[in-house]
Amino acid sequence: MAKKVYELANEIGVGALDLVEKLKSMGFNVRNHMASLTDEEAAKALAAYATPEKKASPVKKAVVRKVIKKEAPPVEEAPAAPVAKEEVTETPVTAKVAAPEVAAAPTTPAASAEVEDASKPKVVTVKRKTKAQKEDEIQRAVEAKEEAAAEKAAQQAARENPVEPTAASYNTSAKVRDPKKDYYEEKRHTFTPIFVPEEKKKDEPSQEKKPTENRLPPRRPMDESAPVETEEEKDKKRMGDLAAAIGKKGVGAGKKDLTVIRADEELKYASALVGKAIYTPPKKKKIYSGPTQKTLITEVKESKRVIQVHGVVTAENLAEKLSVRFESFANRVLEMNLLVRPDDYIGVKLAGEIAALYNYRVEDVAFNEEAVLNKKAGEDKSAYPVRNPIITIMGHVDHGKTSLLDYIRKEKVAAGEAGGITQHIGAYSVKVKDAMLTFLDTPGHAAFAAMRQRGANVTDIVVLVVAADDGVMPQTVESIRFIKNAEVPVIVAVNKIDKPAANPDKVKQGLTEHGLLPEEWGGETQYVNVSALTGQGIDDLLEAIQLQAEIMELRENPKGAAEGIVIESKIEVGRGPVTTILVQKGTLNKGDSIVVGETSGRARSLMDYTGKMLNSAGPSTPVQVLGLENVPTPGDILNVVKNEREAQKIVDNRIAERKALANTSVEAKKVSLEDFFATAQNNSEAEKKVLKLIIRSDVQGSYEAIKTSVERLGNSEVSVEVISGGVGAITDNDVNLAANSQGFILGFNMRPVTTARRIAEEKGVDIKTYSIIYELINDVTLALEGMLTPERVEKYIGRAQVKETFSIPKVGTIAGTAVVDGKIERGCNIRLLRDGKIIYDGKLTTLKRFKDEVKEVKNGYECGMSLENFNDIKVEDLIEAYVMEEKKRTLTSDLTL
Ligand SMILES: Nc1nc2c(ncn2[C@@H]2O[C@H](COP(=O)(O)OP(=O)(O)OP(=O)(O)O)[C@@H](O)[C@H]2O)c(=O)[nH]1
Repeated sequence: MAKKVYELANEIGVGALDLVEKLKSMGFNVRNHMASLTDEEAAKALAAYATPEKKASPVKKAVVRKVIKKEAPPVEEAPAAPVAKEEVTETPVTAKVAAPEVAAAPTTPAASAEVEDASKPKVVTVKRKTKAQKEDEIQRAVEAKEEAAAEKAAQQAARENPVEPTAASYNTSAKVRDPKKDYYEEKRHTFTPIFVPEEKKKDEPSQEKKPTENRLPPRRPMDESAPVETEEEKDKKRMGDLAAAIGKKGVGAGKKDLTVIRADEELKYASALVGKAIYTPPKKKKIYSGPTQKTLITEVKESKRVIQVHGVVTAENLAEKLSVRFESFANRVLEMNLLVRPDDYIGVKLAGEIAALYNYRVEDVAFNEEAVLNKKAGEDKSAYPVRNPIITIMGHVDHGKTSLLDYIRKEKVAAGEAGGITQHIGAYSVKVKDAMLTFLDTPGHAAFAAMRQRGANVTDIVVLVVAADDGVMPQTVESIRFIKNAEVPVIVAVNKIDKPAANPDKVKQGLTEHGLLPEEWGGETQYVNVSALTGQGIDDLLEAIQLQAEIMELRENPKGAAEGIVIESKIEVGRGPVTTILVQKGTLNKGDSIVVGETSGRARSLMDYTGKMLNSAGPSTPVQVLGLENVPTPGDILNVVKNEREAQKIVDNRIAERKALANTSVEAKKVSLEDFFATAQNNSEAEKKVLKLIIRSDVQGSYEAIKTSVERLGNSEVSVEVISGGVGAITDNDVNLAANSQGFILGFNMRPVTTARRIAEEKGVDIKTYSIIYELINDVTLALEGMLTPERVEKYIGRAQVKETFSIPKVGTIAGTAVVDGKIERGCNIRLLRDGKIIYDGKLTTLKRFKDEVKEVKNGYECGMSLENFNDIKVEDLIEAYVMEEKKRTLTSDLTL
């Protein structure tokens, strides 16, 4: 009966596909496992499978090998092992491959079935062993045992008399082994490519060394006490470790350690094989331990014993330049009676003296500003064209300066210029006949004295305004002082002539006392009666000014680099620092690099008093300039320089010079008794109460004026210190500073930014803003007065006469009195007088009318009194009652402005 291939495969117990292949190889025409086989074909196939296969199944061989390895030496105990081994040696390659499969034998049912099947032929094979075969196997096992013993002995000998084993020697020993055991050698190389030879003992003679190309790296030091392992055991261990690392524990688990160890070992091994170091051990640093050399002191050449000083130098820098430590430097200069701190500035002269102590010369390499700015002194100006006169108006407060300036500006400037005035820039020009007059719009308040001083110095002519109804006042006198100092001609404008109370002669008389004798009285001073309200006499005043200017013949060179003076400066949002400059000589061009005081920049835009943009501004032209980095101070000088870099150089130099000046000169720090007394005196001032202020203003001039004014307030007990401020809004920093220093913030025409206001509320900082300078100063005055310790004044309140005395036990003497003047109050102070002499001065303890304690007893009434700790009261004594009152003090400093 025909059979399908797979049925037959089932019968035989082989895989259907394997059977298909087998049948194909036998010449049967089978396409797949579903192909039919005739009975004859099936019988042939069965017969083919019935013949026992010589090839051992992988499983069987693996099992057998295991048995051999474990049981080979005791021959009697494992007689079957050599038999199996012979079978294995017939197919060594298959066995090698099969071994790992067994090691990782799957435990699935199918796989275990396969193992079971494979074990069947093993049993059959063992049964078929002949006696001769068995004897042969036993013989081999004995040989193996002897060989193992010999190897062990050799290893032991090697340990005792160590001869470094090499790969070559290892290989040689392998060669003499039974070729049948090469299996194990190969196997070791397959799984453990690492070979770590034993370390050579130190006392080993060098001639015993093997050729380097075959020398293996020394073994790591071994624990002598540890049990000695055979080579085979070690191999096994290595294999086991590797297998554990790769297989059982999972590759990931031991991967890192394995890689590191192996890389290290392999490197050593490989370097031994190639004969040169692949692995280079880190080099040890060489430390010099020989005799130390003496330090050589190099002498600086005479030509190089020069230090360069830029005008001034700090003590620390000077010490550095002299190559000495500051401590030793400070000690050395003490010889000159100088006490210096590291940041003290030292001038070139003194630096030279100090340097001489060290045999050095000092060379001043200070920046020569004059040379850079190409300043020429003593110019002959007669050849230059005439320029506009600069006029400043001065006078006492409320005498009409602003009104006069306003009148001239509105009536004269607006009329003369198309478009009128769009911008107030602190200065403007007026056309009178053929000439132009430039007015400086300086404020009149005394607080602006500093500005006025500057005004007087830049001005050509001063108009002194005196109100006809008021006469000469303190600031009129102060203005005359400025005028005299500046040596400028003055024209007196007797204002408010329209007023019924106007008395121009009184003004003339008053001013004569100050040296301003009118022309009509034989003097040189022009007097013009004007009214800023009605405009009366204004033209006459302008003509008088023009006449004066003509006499003065003011000429200036319009060519060349401009020079000017700052009239006003402020910061405008979106425009930055805005500065009004009065060009005094030369021509200022748009785009010029300028340096103004301690700031610099480029004249980005020029604008005149009418708001018209200019490309250039000649002498006596007031012009508003944009483009400076910071706000300069009124009175600062503007100079045009080559480029911005040069401008910056000048600024740096000026700042350095100012700092040097600000630092009290070193000479002043000479250790002397005078200094000591001075310090002691200053210490008493430390008890002063200080009102700390931060002032913010819209204009630099106002800031300075306010600062000067408030700092003048105070007396020996209290004072004002402006700790910060300037032009601009009140910022967060100002508030924080005020909070940290218990200060107050005052804004003049300036308000706090939103965040600053919020912080001020949070921190409880007081911010006050003003638009009238008087109010600001009054408030500061009041604040200072509040800080003064109040005066305690005695106030007499009444008097009583003792009519009777009562001595009460445990209470003391009670005086029965009649109030004869004023009143007696509970708790008041009492002075007891007897025959005009003060017997007692103390406190009233009880005040009673009849039996009741009362608040006060008025004149004409009787009352009972007892005095604190005093009982010696007698009839006819006079009791004077008084209270101590605190009286608020006022500042005694000169507040006249
Ligand atoms: N009747 C009359 N009043 C005048 C005249 N000039 C000024 N006034 C008034 O006097 C007061 C003070 O004038 P201001 O121009 O503010 O005086 P000032 O000197 O500029 O004052 P400060 O700027 O505060 O120093 C104002 O009320 C003016 O209206 C004048 O010619 N006649």
